[in-house]
Amino acid sequence: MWALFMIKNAKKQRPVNLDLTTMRFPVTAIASILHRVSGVITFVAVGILLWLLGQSLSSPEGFLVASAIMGSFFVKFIMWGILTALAYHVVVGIRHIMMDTGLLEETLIAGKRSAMISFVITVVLSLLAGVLVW
Ligand code: HEM
Repeated sequence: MWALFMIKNAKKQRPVNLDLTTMRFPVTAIASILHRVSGVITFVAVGILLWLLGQSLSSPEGFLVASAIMGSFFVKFIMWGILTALAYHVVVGIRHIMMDTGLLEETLIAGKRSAMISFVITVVLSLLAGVLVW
């Protein structure tokens, strides 16, 4: 009987399995996660961009090959994604540096506002990147 009571009680005290799909992330958390994602994309992109630059500078034929590669819609789309990730990383990076140096307040309201402003600036830069690529 006592053992049965203990089992029932133990079950009650067990932590609830959190359903992540019902949780909403605050805008500051989304900004932070995307900063890490954009940093990793930028890291991978450095290799691709340096290879393309090397190809274009290798010879006149190499330049034509690089131009042909850049002619495809798929490659242009990837380039646009890379430039958008870089723009986001730099904008939110500057936001980080401003918070670290005390230029921006480290309060929840200032964090939310600067995250929203960073998103807007990134959208504008992303549109400009699209114009540059196409
Ligand atoms: C080749 C260029 C770059 C690459 C590959 C890169 C990559 C990364 C990566 C992987 C992280 C770690 C993110 C994390 O663990 O959450 C990071 C953090 C950071 N990056 Fe960059 N980054 C680059 C350029 C820049 C530039 C130009 C800025 C200037 C605004 C910048 C500002 C920052 C800051 C402030 C952090 C720290 C953020 C924090 O404290 O959570 N990065 N970067």
